[in-house]
Formats: sequence, structure tokens, C-alpha cells
Amino acid sequence: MPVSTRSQIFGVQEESSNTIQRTRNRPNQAQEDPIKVDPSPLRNPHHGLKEKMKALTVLYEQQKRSSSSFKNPTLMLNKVKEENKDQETKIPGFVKKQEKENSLPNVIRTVGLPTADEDSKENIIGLDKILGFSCPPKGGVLVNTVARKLSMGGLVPQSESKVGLIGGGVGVKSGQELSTITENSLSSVGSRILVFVRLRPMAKKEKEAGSRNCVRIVNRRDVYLTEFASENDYLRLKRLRGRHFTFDASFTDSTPQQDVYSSTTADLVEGVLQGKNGSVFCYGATGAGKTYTMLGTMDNPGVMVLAIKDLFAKIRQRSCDGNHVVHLSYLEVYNEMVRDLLSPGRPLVLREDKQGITAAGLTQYRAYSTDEVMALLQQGNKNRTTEPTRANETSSRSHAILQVVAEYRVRDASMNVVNRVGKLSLIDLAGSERALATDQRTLRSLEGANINRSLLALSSCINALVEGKKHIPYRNSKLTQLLKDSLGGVCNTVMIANISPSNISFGETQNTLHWANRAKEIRTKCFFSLYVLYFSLLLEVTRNMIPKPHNEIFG
Ligand SMILES: Nc1ncnc2c1ncn2[C@@H]1O[C@H](COP(=O)(O)OP(=O)(O)OP(=O)(O)O)[C@@H](O)[C@H]1O
Repeated sequence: MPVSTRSQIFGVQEESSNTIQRTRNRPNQAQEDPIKVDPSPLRNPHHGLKEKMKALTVLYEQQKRSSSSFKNPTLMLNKVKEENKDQETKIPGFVKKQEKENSLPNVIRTVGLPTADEDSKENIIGLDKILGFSCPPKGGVLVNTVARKLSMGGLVPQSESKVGLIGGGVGVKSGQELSTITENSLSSVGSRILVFVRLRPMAKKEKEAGSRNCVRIVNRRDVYLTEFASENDYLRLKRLRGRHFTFDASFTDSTPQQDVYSSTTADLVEGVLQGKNGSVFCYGATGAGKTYTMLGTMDNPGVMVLAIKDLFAKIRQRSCDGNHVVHLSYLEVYNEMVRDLLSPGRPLVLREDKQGITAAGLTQYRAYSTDEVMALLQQGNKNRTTEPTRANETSSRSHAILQVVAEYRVRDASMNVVNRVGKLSLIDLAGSERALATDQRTLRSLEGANINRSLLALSSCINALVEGKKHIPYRNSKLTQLLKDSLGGVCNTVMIANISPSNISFGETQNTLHWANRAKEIRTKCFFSLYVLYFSLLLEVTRNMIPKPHNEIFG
């Protein structure tokens, strides 16, 4: 299949970008009459800025409205429906184009989000509930509500995104980049990390050791955890303590890989195809099923493989000229060192630039098909550091990050050709190992300590984000530096917490669920960046209003 080079793609992008930018600034007019850019070099320098200010004011107002309605999803849903209706009447053929472009409906996300009171902290529940696990359904039905997915298939045409290898910082840039920034900011308003839980089946070893099942999943979202009293504790032998958690969705031990992918990641892939960044990370104790969920097996491929398959299939369907570029990079963080899994060599150095955190020298492979990606993933996994541990024969001792950058061209609602660039990060975290952390002498203990250190750093960042602190300690570990974009940046993020059903792993499971529950409260919102952008532009406009000497304007 013919595949164009990057330079060809950027050529078209430049050609069309001026038109796109202008169309965005004047949404009503643009639909019938795409404006041609005035080539005159003696254009009033204040003119463009005023337009941008106008557009920003509109966005700012929209942002304010959507952030206030975020607390009330039903209100928001109605509002978006109304806006869609509006758009339908304003732009003939809007719906048809939209349908053609997005297989997803504009608004709906099928995962039910917890309501405000369900969303509250974990509850310690009584014996009666735990014994029979007779959990009354919350209102009887799983209600489909809306969170950040409101922005998917947005009403505004997408444009090119500037991406880095890892990360994607936002700043005030030139006019062309302005539209991308505001759009991304707008799309991420009030986004919160979606949190899913996946229970794995009881392992043979656990069964042989006589473990009991301490986890129960009810209603596809409620997780009940039982703490059995020790058999030697005669006084409390009959006492059971339980905890109840609610997540965006919870998967039982028999949920197929495809279902996990469809509920957790398919929407992120859709977002990536629309030019938004997305991240999925698996979190949990060692042997809890993270690698199985992310990578899977040859017969049961996991999220990484299914996402790439989906991405390729959809890009081919939608690309207006059949050309697309998919770049892959795969790295691991092992003992606080960043290593390239596709081309192993010296540890890589992390650098922070305008695009965010980048791993200098990381190989970017251009992939042409799913099969090729599979081969690259297998090659990368062979290079990944694994060791047998107490809980897992092939335990991953490193955090692995697969990053896929997809770029293709599509026609927007005004039939302009736009370049879309989106980045998907798929992260398989190393599991924590309690026993190893206490033994200070062996290499394994160093690994364990480092894994725990980065997971501790991750939990500190989660805490700081939840508490709305100004300083988020990303710099405490390589892992958190690399996840900066996923946790607090302009990114749709999904967390899958993996747990074991065995009561032997009760402590680890409780810990995982606690952090997963906490992560629900993180919002990767960018209201603040729009705010900063708005006032920076205001400053720029004010500065430009001050008369300048003639030679400074034209010379
Ligand atoms: N949903 C599942 N269905 C069937 N088998 C599973 C499932 N989840 C995990 N397993 C099996 O459990 C074992 C441990 O899983 P896995 O290697 O994915 O754990 P992990 O969390 O990645 O551990 P570590 O952090 O030590 O690498 C594997 O043999 C895997 O095949």
C-alpha cells in the first residue's frame, strides 16, 4: 500500500491550516464560505489578535458554562443535545458528515459514571451485606451518563496537534497553534480519570494453598472486599469485615479481553483519531493480571494489541487519501533508568522541552500493519526485564510504556482537508512486592525498592492532584515524569486496577482498590490553561495597542 512521507503530509496541512484557523474563529460564516487568507503583508497587526480574542472569549464562556454543568451530567447531556440540534439546523448535512466521520455518537459514553454520593470515599459496610453479598442495585439500572466524552466528535472541526514523544506541554504559541491549544483545552474540561477494576481468576497455586475468594463484583461496577479473620483468632473467628468500592466499571474474572478493551480503551482510540491524546495504565500488585490485560497472549490479545488493530482499521476507513503514518515507541523504566525496548542500548535521558517530557534518542518505528506492530511488541517484550517472584513466574520488574502516534488526513465539516495527530500511551506498570522491599542486599530487593519508590511517587502525585495542590511532585521518579501528561495534562486517561481474588493477597488488593478509588477524584482539567492563555492574549493585545514607532511595525 502506498504510504506518504511526513513532508508530504505537512505540505497539505500548511496549505489548509490558514483556512481552518479562520473558519474556526467565525463558526457561522465559515460553513458556507471558507475564508481565503489575505496575502497582504501590510495587514493591521492588531486585527488577527482581536479575532483571536473574540474566539477566545466565546470559548471561555463555553468553558465556564460546561464546567458549571459538569457537576450535573443530565443537564450537560441535554445541553449538548440542544447544541447538536442547533448545529444540525445551522449546517445542512452536518449530521450526515458527522456520522460518516465518527462511528461513535457525539455524546454518549456507555460506561455509567457514579453519581455524586456513590462517588464518595469507600464505605466500610456491615457483616450482613458481606455475608450474602446481597447488594441492592443502585436505582435498579446502570445509568449511562456523560463525563468527558462530551467532547468526542466535537462540533468544532479538528486540526493538527503538536505532539512530543512523551508528554505534550501546552503554552501560548503562535496563531496557528492557538486553535489546537484551545481545542485541546476545551475538550479536556472537567475530564476525570476513568477508573476500572479487573478481577483475575484464582490461580492454581492459590487454590492449592486453600485460599478463599475475598472479592465479589456486583452490577458490573461495585466491588465488595471481605477480610476473613485468621483461623487462629478464635475470638473473632466469625467476624468478617468488608469494604465496598464503586468504579466506572468492574470486570469479573470471566470478562473477555475484547469486552475489557471496548469498555476501557475503545473511546480513547476514537479520541486519538480525532487528534486528542489518551493514556491507559494498568496498576496493581504483582501477579494481579496487568500484563495479561495490557499484552495478553497470542490467543487472547490484550488492550495494546486490540487498540492498535482498531486504530489501523479506523484510520484506513477514514483517511481521505489513504495515506497515514503510525509511529511506535516502546520503553521501560527499570531501577530508575529509562531504556528503549525496541532498540536496547544505553539508558535514555529524560528532557523537558516545550512539548513536555521527552526521552532523548528513543527509537520511533514507523509501522504499516497490525502484524508488524505485534512483531515489534513481541520483540520489545523479550527485551523487558522479567523475573520470577513469589506471586508470578514471569513478573515484570519494570514499568513499560508503549506509545503510538497516529497521523492522517480527513475532511472536516467544511470539506477542508485537515491533518489529525493523536497520541496513545499504553502503560503496564510493574507490580509491588512487599517481601522484597525489606531485604536490602539483593538485586531483586533493589528492584522492589525502586518499583515501590516509583509507585509511592505515583501515589504522592495522585494525592497532590486530588487535593488540588499547586506543586505536583512529578520529579520524584522517572515514572511520574513520564506520566505527567497522563495524570495532569491535556489527556484522556483511563486506569485499570488489577486485583487477585485470593484472600492471601487481601492487603495488596485493598491497597490497589484504595488508590484506584482515590484516582477517581483526579481531574485532568485544563480550564486553568485556557485561563492562562486568555489572559496572556489579553496582555499581548494591550501591548499591541500601545503605539509603536514606525520602524518597529514595518521594519
Ligand atoms: N483475566 C485473566 N484471565 C486468565 N488468566 C489471567 C488473567 N489475569 C491474569 N492471568 C494470569 O495470571 C498470571 C499473572 O498475570 P500477569 O503476569 O498479567 O500479572 P502482572 O500483574 O503483570 O504481574 P507482575 O506485576 O509481576 O508482572 C499469568 O499467568 C496470567 O496469564
